[in-house]
Amino acid sequence: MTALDSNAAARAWLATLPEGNAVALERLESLVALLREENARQNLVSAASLDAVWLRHVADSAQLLCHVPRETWSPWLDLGSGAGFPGLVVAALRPECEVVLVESRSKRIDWLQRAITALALPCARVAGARLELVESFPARVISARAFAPLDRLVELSARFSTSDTLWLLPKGRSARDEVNQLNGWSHRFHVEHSLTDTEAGVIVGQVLGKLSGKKDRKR
Ligand SMILES: C[S@@+](CC[C@H](N)C(=O)[O-])C[C@H]1O[C@@H](n2cnc3c(N)ncnc32)[C@H](O)[C@@H]1O
Repeated sequence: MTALDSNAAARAWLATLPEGNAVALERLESLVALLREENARQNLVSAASLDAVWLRHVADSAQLLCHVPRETWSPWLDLGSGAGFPGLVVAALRPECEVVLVESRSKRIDWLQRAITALALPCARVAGARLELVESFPARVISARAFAPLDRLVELSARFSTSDTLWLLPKGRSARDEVNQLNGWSHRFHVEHSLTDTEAGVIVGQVLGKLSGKKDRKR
């Protein structure tokens, strides 16, 4: 599929998703309205990206669902959720999915909690702490957008991952380089094209374990 290029195209595409029923789309409308209000109080997303919110944030988040088999998405761990991308969009489209949003800044924790309540997302929760302090659990999916470089991300989050955990990492233009430069880990990462930016990639795959010894590190 070619990249989406406008809010209108993004909205039309969202309605084609298996999850894109009227109720879910209504939840996304509410999320966008709440975000616009909250962005006047705190700088959650840039003003320019808010103009293209359906493309740059909602569809950019929702595209991750295309890589996840339906039966294997819960619990979903979203790292550095910030404004709620992609975690709140996943929870809005799949409200039965247990989504854990990790965020350390208090105003953002407060925003995420209020959004979960307002959207009535029964299975979403905020882990309001630095990721380093969040208790480990085996996640089925780990997502992170604009959180950390891949090597740091894997180092910080591997304790939540099993060989079945699917990592979904929207990474912009650096996706391929970040995968090629990831040393010290056995992994099955590959890069998918982003639906919202022809130049961007989404890193998809599994972390199989940490390699030990210098020899193993030269992959
Ligand atoms: C650049 S923002 C990205 C937010 C969101 N994922 C997005 O794409 O719009 C990164 C977020 O990660 C949070 N963060 C940074 N380091 C963290 C840590 N160690 N633990 C939890 N959250 C962290 C920041 O407070 C910030 O909200």
